Amino acid sequence: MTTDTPLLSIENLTTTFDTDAGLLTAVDGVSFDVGRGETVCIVGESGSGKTVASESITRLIPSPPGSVDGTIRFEGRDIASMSESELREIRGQNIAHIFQNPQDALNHCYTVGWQITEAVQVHEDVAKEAARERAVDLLNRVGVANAAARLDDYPHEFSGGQKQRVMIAMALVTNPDLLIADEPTTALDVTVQAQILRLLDDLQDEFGMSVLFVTHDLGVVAEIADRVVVMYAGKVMERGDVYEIFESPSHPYTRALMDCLPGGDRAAGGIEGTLPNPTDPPDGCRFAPRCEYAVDECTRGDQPEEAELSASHSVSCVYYYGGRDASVITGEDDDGDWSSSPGGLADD
Ligand SMILES: Nc1ncnc2c1ncn2[C@@H]1O[C@H](COP(=O)(O)OP(=O)(O)OP(=O)(O)O)[C@@H](O)[C@H]1O
Ligand code: NI
Repeated sequence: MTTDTPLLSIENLTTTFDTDAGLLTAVDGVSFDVGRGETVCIVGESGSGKTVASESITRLIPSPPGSVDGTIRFEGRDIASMSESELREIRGQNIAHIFQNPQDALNHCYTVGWQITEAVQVHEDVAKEAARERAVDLLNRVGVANAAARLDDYPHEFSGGQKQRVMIAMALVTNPDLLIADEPTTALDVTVQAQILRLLDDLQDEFGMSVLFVTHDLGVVAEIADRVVVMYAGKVMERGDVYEIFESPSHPYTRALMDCLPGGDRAAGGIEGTLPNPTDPPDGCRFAPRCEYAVDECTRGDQPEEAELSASHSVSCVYYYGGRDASVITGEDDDGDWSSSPGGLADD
């Protein structure tokens, strides 16, 4: 970590929705930074609040029913105090989003070339011909073959992977500082997924972008992350440098997610149990009701303060306080090899 201002700094982000069932807290006091040129992954099961957290940054959350609280600084400027037009500028130029389903973001009535050209012309004061040339360049850059010829094709004429490449090209139009990618490869088959991840990695080097990547898949995290934020039921369970997270996963939830990777103890079944009701979360650690190591203390008070395991690794778990023996969680041998530790509930 440097002392420079991070590109994006999020403190105590809390996003709620007014629902028929009561106030739903989707993201509850989450803090993290994204440095320049860095890839930060938010990982957690479905419903953890990953999408809501990432969409709260540029206020894509519909309000009402949504309400975003906390401090979000982009290049040191507080987004909450920005006017709608300043925010539009940030969204239009500095921060780009790509999503899981590119077909939702592409207009099926217009050719891909028209859509990219339009985006270029919104951003830059250039003539149609120059905008089309730039569209061809961008499509080439993201690996769409025969880019010039494909400009006149409609979205349905592209495969899923190609559509995601087109979306990435559109995101690159403004040369953004930060790309927020929400499960952009989840709908794709594994081979295409790997190609898209590699493409993002190359583009990041080339354009010097930061990436905030949302995924439920720790396998993807291992591929691309510099740093990891593990979320569960709106809270951060653990965060750290990617090597520390994989070498010494310290929260039982992180370890359970790792057991879900191919070859892990939970590879077939996933984690036992379900997320708590977000309108009525349990006291104590949100994961306690599903945690095989939970003790009484885990079910009282608030989510534990994050304990610092190193300057770049922290965990929200009572086992790291008050002289408790965390090796119960991390394995007696303490060799940092999660796969050899006592993993699943093992009673089945
Ligand atoms: N517009 C909304 N109104 C009410 N509740 C919402 C809204 N959007 C999200 N939520 C709730 O917020 C919680 C977090 O949802 P979110 O989509 O962020 O999860 P996620 O971690 O991205 O999951 P997934 O992996 O399935 O995409 C969920 O309980 C969800 O039902
Ligand atoms: Ni999501």
